[in-house]
Amino acid sequence: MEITFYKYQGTGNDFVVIDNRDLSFPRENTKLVNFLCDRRFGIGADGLMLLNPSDTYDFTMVYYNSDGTESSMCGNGGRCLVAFAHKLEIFKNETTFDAVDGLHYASYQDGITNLQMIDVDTVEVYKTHCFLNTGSPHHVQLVENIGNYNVKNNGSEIRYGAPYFKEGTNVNFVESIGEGAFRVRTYERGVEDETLACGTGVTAVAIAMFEQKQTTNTKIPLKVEGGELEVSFTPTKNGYKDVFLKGPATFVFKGTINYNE
Ligand SMILES: N[C@H](CCC[C@H](N)C(=O)O)C(=O)O
Repeated sequence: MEITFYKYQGTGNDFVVIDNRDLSFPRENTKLVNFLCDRRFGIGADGLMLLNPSDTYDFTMVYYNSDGTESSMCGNGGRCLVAFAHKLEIFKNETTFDAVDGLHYASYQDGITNLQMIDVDTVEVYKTHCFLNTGSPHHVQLVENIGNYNVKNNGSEIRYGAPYFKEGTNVNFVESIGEGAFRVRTYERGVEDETLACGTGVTAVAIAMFEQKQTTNTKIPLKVEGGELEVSFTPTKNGYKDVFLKGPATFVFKGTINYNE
């Protein structure tokens, strides 16, 4: 089977993207997705997105982690898929698409996608960390000297440990870098490693920092290993709405790859 794909990256979180408006991609084929994401035997990526058709909206987003399993919402993936839909001329400036966690509005201009995320109505605050869902589950923990922090070992321990166990969570380590800005490093579930950025992760960090009064800003710059992202939101009496994740989404290359089962 020959597959045509597009490679995208959003602040270093990278994806294989497939135009699947003809629904020809074998959606249940975990082995195929894992092969396509393999950095040695395949194309290499943190995840894979299908751009599927929609009867009502501009398109439907299907997201897989690099382990081949379909997963919850991917913020950087969503930003890249919007850039891809723009490249396919599916929309001009603004779009609305359907994803696993519901509808998303987004705007795209000059390589920057501004993606609306789901509202957040619950932030669990503990002594050591926060837990919240921004379309994917996120554990958020303040650390010191984040540049030397062992994200993979500590992240994996939390991801597989109590109370998350097999279903797991994504794990975000964060340090304040002054004036309401934060540096974030993330261990991603389903990649089972640190990624250079995590969109739903920085969204969770921004809201958790506001919730824990680490900042009073509602538009927060976040430094990630792969660049800079911005999260904005409106606090309400029962959570957070108008949540947006903004940053670069870049087309890297187009290609074809052969796959023999
Ligand atoms: N690994 C996440 C999904 C992708 C999240 C991340 N790539 C993002 O940009 O939000 C999970 O299984 O919950």
